[in-house]
Amino acid sequence: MNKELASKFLSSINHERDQDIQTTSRLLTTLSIQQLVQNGLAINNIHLENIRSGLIGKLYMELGPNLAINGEIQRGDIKVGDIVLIRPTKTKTKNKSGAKSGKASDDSNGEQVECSGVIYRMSDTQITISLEESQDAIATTFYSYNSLYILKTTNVVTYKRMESTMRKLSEFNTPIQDKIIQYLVHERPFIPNTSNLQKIESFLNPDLNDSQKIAINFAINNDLTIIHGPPGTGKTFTLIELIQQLLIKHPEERILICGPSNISVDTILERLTPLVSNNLLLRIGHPARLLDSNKRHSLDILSKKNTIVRDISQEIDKLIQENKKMKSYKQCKENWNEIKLLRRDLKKREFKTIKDLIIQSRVVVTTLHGSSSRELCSLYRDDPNFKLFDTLIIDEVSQAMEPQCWIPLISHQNQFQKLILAGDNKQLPPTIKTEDDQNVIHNLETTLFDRLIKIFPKKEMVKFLNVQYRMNEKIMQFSSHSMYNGKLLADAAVANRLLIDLPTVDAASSSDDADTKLPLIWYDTQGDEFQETEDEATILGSKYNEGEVAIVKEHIETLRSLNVPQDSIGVISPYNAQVSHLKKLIHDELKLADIEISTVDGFQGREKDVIILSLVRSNEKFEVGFLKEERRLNVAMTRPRRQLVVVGNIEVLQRCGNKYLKCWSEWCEENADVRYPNIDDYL
Ligand SMILES: Nc1ncnc2c1ncn2[C@@H]1O[C@H](COP(=O)(O)OP(=O)(O)OP(=O)(O)O)[C@@H](O)[C@H]1O
Repeated sequence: MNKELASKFLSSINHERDQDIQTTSRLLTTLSIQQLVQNGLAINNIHLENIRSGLIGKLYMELGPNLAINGEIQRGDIKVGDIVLIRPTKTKTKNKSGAKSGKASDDSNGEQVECSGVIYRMSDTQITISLEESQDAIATTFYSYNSLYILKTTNVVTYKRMESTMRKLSEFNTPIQDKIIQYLVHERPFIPNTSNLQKIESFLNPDLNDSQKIAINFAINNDLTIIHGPPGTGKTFTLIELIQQLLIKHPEERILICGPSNISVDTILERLTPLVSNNLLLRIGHPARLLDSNKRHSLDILSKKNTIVRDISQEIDKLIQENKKMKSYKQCKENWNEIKLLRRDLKKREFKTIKDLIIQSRVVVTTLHGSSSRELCSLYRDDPNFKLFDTLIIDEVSQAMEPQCWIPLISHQNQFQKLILAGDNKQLPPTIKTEDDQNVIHNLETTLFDRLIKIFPKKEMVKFLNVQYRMNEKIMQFSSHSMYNGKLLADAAVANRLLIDLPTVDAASSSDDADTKLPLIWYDTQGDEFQETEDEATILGSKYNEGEVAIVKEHIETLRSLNVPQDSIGVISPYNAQVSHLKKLIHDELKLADIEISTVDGFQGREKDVIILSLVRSNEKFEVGFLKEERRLNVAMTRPRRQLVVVGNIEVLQRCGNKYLKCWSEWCEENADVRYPNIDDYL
């Protein structure tokens, strides 16, 4: 089974990687720098301010805006953690033939001059990029260019890591030794443990509900657990208690916590920090990608506490600064040789420091990709049987492609006695770039959670959290009924909460406060006045709906007149173009900058008192595009605590042929306050 599984994923990953590279290179070759900037894929008009040394042979390149052109850096969609190319913008250089090269700056034999690195830190005035030290020679030449630009590119490293993991999986010979892997390749039946159970008598958190306690007790007593946490049911809340109980039960216990994204694991680490002795916590991963509050747990910061390591780093920085001023090639060469010797010494000392920090820790937190990092796996190089971990916890498992989940299992094979998965397979699936091969899409969208409940249909390892602490009951009902077999309950503290209960919403002050007493409102835009529009400006042909933008604006103004705070309001649309139009009106024109506006993905795991959901699709063909993705809509409609406002064409949803959308719109006609806006009142 392992061989079939591995080959299925290898072919799918290769296809996905090729799609990703093709899409990115098509954009980078067909669009001008200005168009790439417009679409958030590039940052232009910047220059090199400084280069300094970082952790384990990293260099940090600091870039600032060309003040002659603009005072601030236009960040676009580029964010911390992205892989980018740094290139000089157009400059008149002489190539070999002596002709002026009109292209972006080339080196003497016409090659594009560029470096690649990871965005380490970003602000409106400075970008710090982490480079491999091998790029220092090229990086220092950028001082001589007065303008640079950066391009967002594909992160091929993640594909390589999944591929090598799948290759190792295919090389396993049966019978497989690792009992957790035996479950995953269906070579071991799952039998819940019923003998000499360790029942937890006293929970540390007095607020845990029965379903959370059952999940924790089961995970303590079994080697495979899936904690199924629908929106707001306390998945993270439950994991925090479980981790503490594991550390109490077995003082020598060592836990590896992984997730598909840095934010998924940083959330857990943040909530663990006040509860677990901090010298037991270690965050592995690119310092660039960590929440500031977690940087103190990171190797980068902890290893710098070693004074010798810090002194050597400072010596290297001083030599790099001196190198900039040197004129003679001989001096430069001697200077770089001294830097190389110091770096070799630095690396040796850093690895020793890092090894000590890893061995001292009890809870190591990293992304799924980060779990195969050089720092962690170097401990097996000296001793293949080194006992590093006992338990693996994978959070947000339904947002990860299954090959990603295999990375810690293969990198640390024969280590884990226990595997705990936490997630919700009814929320957003992993993002797949492939569009032309349904088999590949199916293989990569089927998560480890989905596959395990298929190979173990009794689902005895699945523990369902059934009480949610976020939504007014009315808001929760359709999601519970359509996605969770009606099993969700609203905790008494939230079941009836409304906007009018917010301290700032002073009911007395407004004559018509109906809008703050309603949990569910639908503006039905049926008829042909509120038509959608194709957006040519964005490359991937997104869509927007100006009539809906106007309705969103008017509802926001009503809420604001009733003293609903800006930061209590969130606006979601599945379409990027609609998000851009909404931001332009609400942020730029109305100056309501504290109202969060984003796509569904941007709100994953988040919540607001009121969410306004703009569906956009309104056309004669009743086409709904990717609104059909019910897990995406399930996330969108379960973000609000007190009020859900939907702006959309009910007729399109009822006639598009999609059962879920038809059910939802019919249910809302029965249960929501439905309004029929007149276009003349808005445009
Ligand atoms: N047993 C409980 N008693 C009181 N509040 C709880 C309980 N469990 C969870 N909560 C609260 O519910 C909210 C959601 O909890 P948490 O963030 O752990 O859920 P989640 O499943 O990770 O959320 P999502 O899946 O929507 O991202 C938090 O404010 C948390 O404090």
